[in-house]
This record gives sequence, C-alpha cells and structure tokens, in this order.
Amino acid sequence: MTELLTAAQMRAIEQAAIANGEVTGLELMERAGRGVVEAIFAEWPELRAGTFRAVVLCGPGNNGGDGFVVARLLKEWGWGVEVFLYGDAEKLPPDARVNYERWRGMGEVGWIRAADFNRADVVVDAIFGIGLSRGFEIPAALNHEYHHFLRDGLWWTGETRPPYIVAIDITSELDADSGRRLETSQEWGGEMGAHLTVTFHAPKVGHYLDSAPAAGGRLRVVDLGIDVPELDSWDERQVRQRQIVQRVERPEWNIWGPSLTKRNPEPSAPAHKFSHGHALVLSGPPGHGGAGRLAARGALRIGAGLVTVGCPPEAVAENAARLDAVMLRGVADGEVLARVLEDRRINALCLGPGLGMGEREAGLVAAALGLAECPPPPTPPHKGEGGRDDLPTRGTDASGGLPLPLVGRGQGRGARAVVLDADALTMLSRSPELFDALHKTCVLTPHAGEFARLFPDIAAKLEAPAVRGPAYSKVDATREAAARAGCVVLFKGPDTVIAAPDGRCAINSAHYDRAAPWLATAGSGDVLAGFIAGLLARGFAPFDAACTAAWLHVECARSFGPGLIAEDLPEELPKVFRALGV
Ligand SMILES: NC(=O)C1=CN([C@@H]2O[C@H](COP(=O)(O)OP(=O)(O)OC[C@H]3O[C@@H](n4cnc5c(N)ncnc54)[C@H](OP(=O)(O)O)[C@@H]3O)[C@@H](O)[C@H]2O)[C@@H](O)CC1
Ligand SMILES: Nc1ncnc2c1ncn2[C@@H]1O[C@H](COP(=O)(O)OP(=O)(O)O)[C@@H](O)[C@H]1O
Ligand SMILES: [K+]
Repeated sequence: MTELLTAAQMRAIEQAAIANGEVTGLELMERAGRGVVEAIFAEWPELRAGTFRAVVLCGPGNNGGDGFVVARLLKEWGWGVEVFLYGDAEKLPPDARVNYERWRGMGEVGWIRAADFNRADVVVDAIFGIGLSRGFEIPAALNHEYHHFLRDGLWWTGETRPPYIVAIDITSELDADSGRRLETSQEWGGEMGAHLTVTFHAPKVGHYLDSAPAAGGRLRVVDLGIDVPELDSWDERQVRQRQIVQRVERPEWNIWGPSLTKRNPEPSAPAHKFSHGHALVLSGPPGHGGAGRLAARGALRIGAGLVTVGCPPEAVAENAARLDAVMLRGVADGEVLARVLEDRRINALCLGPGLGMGEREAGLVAAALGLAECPPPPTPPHKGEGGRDDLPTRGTDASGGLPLPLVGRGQGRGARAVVLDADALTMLSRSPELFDALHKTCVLTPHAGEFARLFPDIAAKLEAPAVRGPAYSKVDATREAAARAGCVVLFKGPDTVIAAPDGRCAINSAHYDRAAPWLATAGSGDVLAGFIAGLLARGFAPFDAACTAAWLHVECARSFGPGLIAEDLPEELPKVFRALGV
C-alpha cells in the first residue's frame, strides 16, 4: 500500500531533508518546478515540440515559488509565458522570492485580476498548495475566467481549443488533508479545477477524498529525490502506523496462498473446504432475500469454503429455488441463531442486506454479537412433526469437526467475525445495547446515510462547512467512528475509507485510473458485505478483510466495465483472480 501524506507530514519530511543537509529549499523548489514541466510534457507530448503559450498564476507562498520556476523553464523552452501574482511580491517567502526575482529578469508579473486565459495553451494554477489555510477570496476577474472555463471547454469563448489547466500540488481552493473546498463568504458561480495535478514526493491524503479527485483531473507524482527519515524504534513505528493513511492497492499476498493458513493449527495440512471457513449470511423475509443471496454469492466466490444463508422459515422455499452451491437453513430468531452458532466452524457472519428491522432481526443481531444466551438444545421433534426451523434444509455441513481457525478466539463465545451492513446498521443506531456489544472482530460498512444515523455528531462535523485548513475529513470521521465502535469501520463511497480502532486507516479509491462510477448500482454494497464476510471466514483479520474486499470490489467493476449490475460482481472475481495470477 502507498502511504498518503498530510500537509504537516510533507512539511516534516521536507524540513528533515533540508535540516540534514541533503538538499536546500531552493533546490527542492527547482526540482518541483522542473518536475511539473516534465509532467506537462509527459501528459501532452505534443507540447514538447513547438512554441506554445502559458499563463502562470502564482500565489503568496512556495506554491507560487514553484509557479515562477515553471514560468522560467517554459520560457527557456521557447514558450510565450505570462505570469500573474495573487499577493504581494514583497511578502513572498525567501525561496519563492528568489524565483520571483529570477523570473523578473525574464518577464513581467501582472496583477492577477488582469489574467486572461484566452490565448493560453496551458494555465498553471500555482496560487495555493498545501499551505491553504482558509477560504480563498478569488478575485472577481479570475472568477469570471474560471467560470467560462476550461475543464471541458463547454463555455470556452476563446478562438482556439481551451487551455489545459495544470494544478501544482493541488487545486488551489482545496485543503490538502481533506480534499474539501475551503469556503468563503464570497458567492461565485464557478469552481476551480484542473486537467492535471502534479504533486511532490507522495500523493496527499486529500487527493483521494471529497472534491479533490473530480477537481484535479489526472494525478502525477514527482519524485523530489528526498529520503524519508528512518524510524529506529518499534514504538515510533507503531505511533507512525496510527498516524498514516494508506492507499489500498493490489494485495501483496496471494489470496489463496499460505499466509492465510497462519492461524490454522496445521498449516501444512491439505486444504479442505472447512479449512477455508464457513460464512453464514442472515437474510430477510420472503420477497426480500435478493440482497442476502448477493452477499452469500460474494462470500462464496471470494473463497469461503462454505456459505449458508440463514432465512426465516417462511422464506426457505423462495431461497431454495434460487440457491445451489450456497447452503440454506431456516433461522427463525435470535435463539435459534445462538444455537446454530454453537457450531464453531461457522466463523464469519454477515447481517444487514435485505434483513429487515423487526424483532426477529434485532434478536439476530444480538445473537451474532454474542448477547443472546444459547438456549438448551431443543427436544427432538415427535415423529410426524415437521418444519423445524433450525435444521439444515439442504446441503448440510454435518461432517466431522476439523480444527478451524476461530476468529476472535479468547474474546468469549460470541466474538465471531461479524459484518454489519444496511438494516443491521440502522438497528445498531437505534439500540445502545447492540452498539455497545460491538467488538474488535466486527466490521461496519455504512454508506453516508447509515454513517450519519450511527454517528450523527461525527457526521455533523463532516457536513459542517469547511472554512479553515486542515478541515475535518472523511479520514478523521472514519477513524473517530472506529475508535468509538471499537471495530473496523468501512465508510463507503468512491472514496471508501477503512479505519481500525487502533488508528490504522486506508483509502480505497475508485478515482483517477481506478474510476468505476458504474459500481454505484443497486446491490453492489450487499456484494461488498459478502466479500468481507468471505475473507473473514478465510481467516483474514478484519482490517485486511475490509481493505482487500473493497479493492477487489472495485477491481471487479473495472474488469466488467459499464453495464455492470450487482450480480456480475461475484461472477467477475475468477477473472480478476486470474489477472492477479492467484
Ligand atoms: N513541502 C514540500 O516538500 C515542498 C513544497 N513545495 C511547494 O510549496 C508549497 C507549500 O508552500 P507554502 O507552505 O508556502 O504554502 P502555499 O500553499 O504556497 O501558501 C501559503 C501562503 O498562502 C497564505 N494563505 C493561505 N490561505 C490563504 C487564503 N485563503 N488567502 C490568502 N492567503 C492565504 C498563507 O498565509 P497564512 O495562512 O500564513 O496567513 C501563506 O502565506 C507546496 O504546495 C509546493 O507547491 C515545493 O516547492 C518543494 C517541496
Ligand atoms: N461513484 C462511485 N464510484 C465507485 N464506487 C462507488 C461510487 N459510489 C458508490 N460506490 C460504491 O458502491 C457501493 C454502493 O453500496 P451501497 O450504498 O450500500 O448500495 P446498495 O445498498 O445498493 O448495495 C459501495 O461499495 C460504494 O463504495
Ligand atoms: K495549486
């Protein structure tokens, strides 16, 4: 996984490199500016050969300093370059000031209100970078230009093609930690954006959150040639692990490989379906079983050895007609579930998709979280009695008890791995008792609406206008939620954030080259819940299960392409696995 940086972390890295004599600030600025020019040429190779025109908008800090370097290098390349300053040249920080003076030896610096993009091939946004600390009062003229802008040329009034916009480090209105626009009292009709964002050393957390991916166009990272300071103690590493945010990437381990058997007492034992875990998906009343079946299919395809749907007895017939490899049993209520869970081979549960929110379902959540006591075994039915709702109805799993990895071992009998989604989340939000029963092998998978129901005060902070940087972010919110719930929280969206109670955090981005907007389709969240449950059944730790499932979910959507419906997601997994070489 790639580490994403906050503005403060980036500054600390830069300062450490300068302090240990590795490089000067001026040299870094030169490398940054050169990197931007190279990124422009790499992005649009036709610009490398020929004479073009650039407008460079520089701000009052070092982001503006990078802009002056870019202006100088493009001019030296033979381009026509116009530079406009937002701010006071006398107050520029030292390195930016040096580059301002170097540029002044080559050309003019205009007042930003005079900026005119009409004849530009490239506009460089170097107004603010990671130092934006409050809403940006964009000058009216610039506002007007941006309004007629640029991004898709729709309103372009110029005679030639609209210019390419290149944001240095980040689009100037955006906070680099949260990806949010910092608001002002100013009313204006446009939003700044870019076709290409060029950042330095490593992507910033904010590049993957909120408004930033849509605003920023494509993202390129320039290597500044500085080393991250080594950490010497394990404590330091642990503290750091809690502060960093990673980008979820292709799993480094083989999903079917030996690492998964590390919890297995007999790693060298031949694999057996029971050694791949048994996931139980609890589903809802007749006519509402589709979501549970989607989750179950997802759990099975991702590799759980066995998957059972547990539905109300009256829904058995409907489900039986729709399930083959997935097993089925009637689970009338929480008491029955508690009895079913006496079978410790069932090592992962999934509750929520299409579940309903009645008394039965609340009882199921309670039992899944270990709140319901297991009642004494039922007396055998008298001869002739039928319709027992706790007996396997097909594809029974009655083979002998193999020693299975018990997720949550040592936390009491109820501490199984549990994915709680959809209706189960709403029930959690209504019942403090259920919420308090969450434990560290649970995974909550809310979308924004469910998140707001579960954590209204946290959601309110996220929804409050972002006025100052660093603004409260989806990463902050998910971390806070995970700490409160005491379990992993996966907060869905194109910028899915996964956080553990200990502070570990990762973003699974469906942006930039991983965009898959067609994943926002009914039922895709149900499949995701099933994917997580399947990986939990296979012995993944909750945080890893959530990250890996989210990554594969997007990968399936990308592999299938537009036209995707939720049913296609599990069916695409074999192809994705093949492409991964697993
Ligand atoms: N770090 C690195 O590794 C490297 C960094 N490099 C470059 O430096 C950039 C960071 O530079 P930076 O820290 O000077 O911040 P930057 O974004 O230029 O702005 C800060 C200035 O703006 C001001 N200001 C803020 N908000 C405002 C508002 N709304 N309206 C008006 N003013 C406002 C703020 O004032 P203050 O908040 O202090 O009042 C301060 O004066 C970084 O993005 C990258 O491009 C590369 O050169 C090399 C490697
Ligand atoms: N624009 C988008 N691009 C990619 N994935 C998205 C986008 N919007 C939502 N998603 C993903 O689609 C899924 C939707 O889940 P959810 O909101 O629970 O819907 P449902 O209840 O219909 O299954 C989540 O995994 C979410 O991360
Ligand atoms: K910028």
